[in-house]
This record gives sequence, C-alpha cells and structure tokens, in this order.
Amino acid sequence: MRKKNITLEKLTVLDYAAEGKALSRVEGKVIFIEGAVPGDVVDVRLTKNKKDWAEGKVQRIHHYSEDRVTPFCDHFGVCGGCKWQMLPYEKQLQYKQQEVEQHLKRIGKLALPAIEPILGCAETRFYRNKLEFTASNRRYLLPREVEAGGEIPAENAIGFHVPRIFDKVIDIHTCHLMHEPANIIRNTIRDYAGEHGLSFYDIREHHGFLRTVIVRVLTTGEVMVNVAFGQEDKSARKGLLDHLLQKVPAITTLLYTINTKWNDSLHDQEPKVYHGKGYAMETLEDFRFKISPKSFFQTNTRQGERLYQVTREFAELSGSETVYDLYCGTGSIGIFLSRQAAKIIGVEVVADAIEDAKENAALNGIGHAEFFAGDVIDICNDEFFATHGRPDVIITDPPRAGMHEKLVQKILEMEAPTVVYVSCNPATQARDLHLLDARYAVTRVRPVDMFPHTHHIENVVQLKLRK
Ligand SMILES: C[S@@+](CC[C@H](N)C(=O)[O-])C[C@H]1O[C@@H](n2cnc3c(N)ncnc32)[C@H](O)[C@@H]1O
Repeated sequence: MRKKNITLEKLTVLDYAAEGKALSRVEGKVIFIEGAVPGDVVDVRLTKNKKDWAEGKVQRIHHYSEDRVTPFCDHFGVCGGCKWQMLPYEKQLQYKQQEVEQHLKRIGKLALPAIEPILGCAETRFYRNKLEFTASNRRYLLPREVEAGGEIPAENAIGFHVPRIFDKVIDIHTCHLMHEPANIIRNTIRDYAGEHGLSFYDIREHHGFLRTVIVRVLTTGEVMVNVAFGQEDKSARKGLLDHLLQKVPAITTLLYTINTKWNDSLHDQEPKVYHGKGYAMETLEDFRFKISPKSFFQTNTRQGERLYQVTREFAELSGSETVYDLYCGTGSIGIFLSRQAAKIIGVEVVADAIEDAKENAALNGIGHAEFFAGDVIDICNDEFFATHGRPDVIITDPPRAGMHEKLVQKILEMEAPTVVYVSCNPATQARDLHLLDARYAVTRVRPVDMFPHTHHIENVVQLKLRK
C-alpha cells in the first residue's frame, strides 16, 4: 500500500493527532486525516504515502461521529480559517490539552506536574482584532458551482486565499472572526469597486487596482483600515476611500498603501494616512498600547490579556527582580509585568517593534524598561548580561520554530531561578524543554486557547532551576 492517490475505505477515526489532523490505523500504519472527527467512519483519499504513515483527505463520510455539531459559517469546508467548527468547543479544548500533554511527554520526555486546565475563551467568535483580506479577479468556484457545470464568468472576489491554492480567493460575505464593522467594510469595498468598474488584482499576471485590505477592530472601539492598491490611480482611490468613510463612520483611521511589489506583504511599505491619526489604541488591563499600521499585537485582545496574566503568575515576581523578556515583539509582556519587577530588559529582532516597545513603555509611564533590537543569539552574550544584570526571571516567547539551541545553552548558563516559556507551538517547546531539563524542572504548565475553532495552541510553562 505505498501508492499515492488511492482511497482507503471505511476507516474508523480514532483520535486527533497534532496540527488538527485526525488519525486512524490500517494494519498498524498510522493514517493522518484532514477534515475528520474521532468517531467518524470515512473513505480517505491519500495524498502522501510513506512506509510507516500516510496522509489524506476525507472523500466520503459513511458514519458521522456523535461529537459533530453543525458548523456556523457558510464558508466552512472551503475557507481555511475555522476548520474545527464541526467540533463542540469543549471538545476542541480537550484535544488541545491532550496535544500539549502528549508533546511534553513524547518529545520533551519530561517528568511533568499535573497540567492545569486549558484556559478557554469566553467569546469563541468575533475574537480577532486583525484580519487581512485579499482582492482577486480569480474567485474560487465552490464545489457546488463546478458540479452544476455551465458557463461561469471570471469574477472578482475579496476574502481569504484557499489553502494551498495561491491564486484563488474565496469571496467572503460574512466572517465570524471579527466584530462589525469588519464585514461591512469588506463588503462595501467589494460593492463599490464592482459598481465603478475598479479592477481587482490578478495574482498571476501582477496587475490590477484593488489588492489587500487590513482591518483592525479594537476593544477600545477604534477601527483602523489599510487598503493596499496594486497601482496608483488618484481619482479611483479617492472615490473608494471617501465612499468607505461615508458608509462606515466608525472608521477612526483610514490608510492606504500603493504596493507594486510582487508579493502582498506590507511590512516594507509605508502606508499613507488618509483619515484620522494614523494609529489605533488598544488596552490590556489598564495598560495602553499604540498599534501602528505595521505593529505586531496579540490578535485576540481579551485572551492575550489572560495569556499575560498566566505568564505574570508563573513569573512569581515580588518587585525586586530583573526580568528579561526575550522575543519581546512590541514589549507587551514586559510592560504587563513591569509593576511587579525592578527592571525589564526586552530583546527583539524587528527594529520597528522595538521602537513601538519604547513608545508603549513611555505611554504607560514605565521608566525601568529597556528594549534592544537584534537577534537574541547576537545580543544575549555575557557582556550584555554583565551590563544589564543577572536575570532573576527569563520570559521567552519565540516564534513557531522555537528557540535556537545557542539561546537554550545561554539560558542554562545564566541560571535564572525562574524561566517562563510562552509558546505557540508545543512541539518545538517540548524539544527545547528537553534540553533545558539539564538544569531546569518543569513546575507548572497551562495551555491557553487563543484561537477557537482552529487547532492552534498557546502554552505557558514555568521552569525552576534545580538546586
Ligand atoms: C511569538 S512572537 C512574541 C511577541 C511578544 N512576546 C508578544 O507577546 O507580543 C515572537 C517574536 O520573536 C521575534 N523574533 C523572531 N526571531 C527572533 C530572533 N532570532 N531574535 C529576536 N527576536 C526574534 C519576532 O519578530 C516576534 O516578534
């Protein structure tokens, strides 16, 4: 059974594995399945077939698991956004908790304390404060449209990319990830552009006017929108932006960017302010943060606050400590912990984020925090620690790839009594914890769910230096 593109019939789905894939077994071989729920009986079309494992997609469901619920979104099954809608939220949390435990045991090979119950979201929809929509002249045709056959004209769309299809975009009418006016903004732009014959970007040929729309709806009530155009057309741009402001008066800042590059990313582009002050404010507890158009900020504000509360609790600060906030982004963790610490030292590779961190510290009247731009590997050397003081607590919050081994070695050498490891990828976190196990014991573990209806997990671990 080594061929690809074969279909395995009537597999009973046994459990969830990592990354949101379900699993079954055939003659001892593990089959990872996309789109299935434990308890389903399904036919699976294989897309990969290795010696010990295979991977595939559900082709037909013979028996629906009793755990299944009806997805709430019309775009479910096509859009890559909320793939776990068919699972009740309590089940999603249960599987996330299980995944953390399995990774820490199997990859980390750690002696673990009891894992504390995952912190679920109070609000499981409309939890994001930032969404990016793509405009395209290649609308993705839904399976039912293809099956119906007939002539389908080329059409514009504004929404999300179809997973693994780079040039097609799903036309989204209602997204449940963000509070209004997010849908009103996107739909107003689509309708106006359609009525006025404005072109939508052609991702293959690289031309067209309307390209991407970034919307931020903050808990402060501020709404910031950045519309990116693939070419400059002053009067068309003015017509669209004026119409948007008139239709959606809730917009507090409207920006635009002329992006003529080959890719959609805007981090190296300078947006222009069309209306408002050019940034928005967000709060975590009573801390205030300035969100510039290009700033990184936790995308689920309320749950970000809870994540930082767990981090602060695990740091066990008394007010006299020197705290290093590694991979600090815009400094939000350090700022959040600052009232309980004597000194905060933040390190982050993105220079703009460090500028935001400094501004945010000043905005909150924090004079005992310093932020440094550069790679943690280059910055965190003996001289740096000698200059800024031995760490009492190290907070580390690396990207999905986890920490570089050199940084792990440095942390082992620095012997901070407490380390708090915040991670968005429990598999790489478990790998790093295995290395840290040479000197550190895992003393507390608490997963936090930042992204309901997705398989993504955030996990906070407290480590104590072994005597
Ligand atoms: C998961 S984010 C954490 C951000 C921040 N702690 C927060 O809660 O908003 C990881 C951060 O690590 C930064 N980063 C990635 N590689 C880095 C490196 N080698 N050195 C320093 N920072 C790095 C990224 O730019 C990003 O801001």
